[in-house]
Amino acid sequence: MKKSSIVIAGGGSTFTPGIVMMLLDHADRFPLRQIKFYDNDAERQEKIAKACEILLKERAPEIAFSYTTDPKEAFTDIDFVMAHIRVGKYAMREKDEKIPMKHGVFGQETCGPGGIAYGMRSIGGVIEILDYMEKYSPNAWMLNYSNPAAIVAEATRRLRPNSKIINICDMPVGIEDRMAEILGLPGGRKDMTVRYYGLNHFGWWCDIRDKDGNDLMPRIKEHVAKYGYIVNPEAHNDEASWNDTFGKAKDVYAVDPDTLPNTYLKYYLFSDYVFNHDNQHPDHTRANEVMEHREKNVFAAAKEIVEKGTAVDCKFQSDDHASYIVDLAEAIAFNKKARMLLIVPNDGAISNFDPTAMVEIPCIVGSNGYEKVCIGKIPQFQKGLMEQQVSVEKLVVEAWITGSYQKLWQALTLSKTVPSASVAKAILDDLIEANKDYWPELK
Ligand SMILES: NC(=O)c1ccc[n+]([C@@H]2O[C@H](COP(=O)([O-])OP(=O)(O)OC[C@H]3O[C@@H](n4cnc5c(N)ncnc54)[C@H](O)[C@@H]3O)[C@@H](O)[C@H]2O)c1
Ligand SMILES: O=P(O)(O)OC[C@H]1O[C@H](O[C@H]2[C@H](O)[C@@H](O)[C@@H](O)O[C@@H]2CO)[C@H](O)[C@@H](O)[C@@H]1O
Ligand SMILES: [Mn+2]
Repeated sequence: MKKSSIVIAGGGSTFTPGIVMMLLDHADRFPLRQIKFYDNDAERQEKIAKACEILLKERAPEIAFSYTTDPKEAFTDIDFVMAHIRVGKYAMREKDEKIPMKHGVFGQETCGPGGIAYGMRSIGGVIEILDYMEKYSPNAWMLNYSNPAAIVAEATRRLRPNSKIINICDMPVGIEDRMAEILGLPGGRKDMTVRYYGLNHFGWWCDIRDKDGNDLMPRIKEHVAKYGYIVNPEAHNDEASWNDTFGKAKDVYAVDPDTLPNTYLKYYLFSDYVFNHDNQHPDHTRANEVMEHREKNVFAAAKEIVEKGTAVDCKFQSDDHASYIVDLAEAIAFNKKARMLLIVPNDGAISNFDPTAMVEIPCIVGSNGYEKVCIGKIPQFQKGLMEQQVSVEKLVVEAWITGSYQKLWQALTLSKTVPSASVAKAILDDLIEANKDYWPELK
């Protein structure tokens, strides 16, 4: 069986150890000959890499492992780039989430003004990595899940339209895992065939069937109408903010009971609720929660492995949730014709929506890339929401490409999450100051 060579771009990511362990768990279907890490922060990456080096020596000594900040070293002899960078890291995510709140607008990682600020930082970083891949391993594929995926996807469509890059997201995967658990499907979400449409972090399921073609939507809707995507209402086994999000899907669903919503729609349909409720304390947002938990725990686990000199009984946890990344890489490597949600150019798949939009829809994936499942016409409600949101995303990319203050002000003004052009301008001026080391200069 062919063995692949991958580089994880963003080797210092809190997700890297979980993904490495998940890759080892799936080595039977996606065998590896080489894993490399690449990051532009040597110190951060080395903390994770030293621990993963020990883990790989113990559990998969046949896999060549290295880590570097040198692009030529990182991107040479590669079949896949798995990219999960966070330009500005959590310090900037915290600003993305806190600055809008000073102006009465919620702060969020990928939605609203926070997502726009994040997008203006991410575009350059992702394009740079894509160019490294094409320079040193021109036949490789880039599987990108660096956020905000919607803006990054639009930027790669505009700037690198012919590149071998596929943009992906794990939110639908996480929600489908919950749907399958609600239904008690023995094979989990892979027992479901879904029809889904939207933008990244802005979509709806419109049809879900089991392998025999039975409609599963009624049973899922019955649960969601009462509990949202909380599987077991008695057990609160999620972090507080995630529990809120999965529970709020109940109210998001009520707005259109013909479909089932992506949880991120709460930020657009209930932005007042979010501002007044969702861990939206001006001094403590989701970024702080993650720094206090995931980031702290992952780096503590890495430190412990290095100090002990072994990964036996370590606290790294395999992120099987991320196995959708292996599904994608395996489908390309072995021409599996697997069906999965990808963020791709619409080109008529949604027949009554902008053909140049980057839409999140089911695709069939094989060694030649992806083929889109035809969705056809979408309802007026979703069409209207998506036209506004995709225009925001397009204006952000236009602002980045042209260095236009005006276009970015328009993007913020157009966002459903911002009440007026004056609030948009106040937020923009604060974000420009906070991002002066990351954004292109705006005129
Ligand atoms: N698509 C999805 O559904 C999904 C799911 C989870 C996480 N993510 C994304 O994965 C990314 C990583 O998340 P995290 O919380 O682990 O972040 P993190 O800050 O822990 O790690 C990100 C790493 O990227 C590195 N980096 C930043 N800019 C870089 C550049 N220009 N070149 C190379 N490396 C660079 C940082 O130094 C850091 O080590 C984020 O973008 C996050 O939003 C996406
Ligand atoms: O606030 P964070 O950093 O914990 O999560 C933000 C990311 O949320 C989604 O990914 C989730 C996934 O959907 C959920 O089920 C769980 O497995 O954790 C993942 C990462 O936390 C979303 O898809 C990403 O784009 C966000 O970055
Ligand atoms: Mn996502």
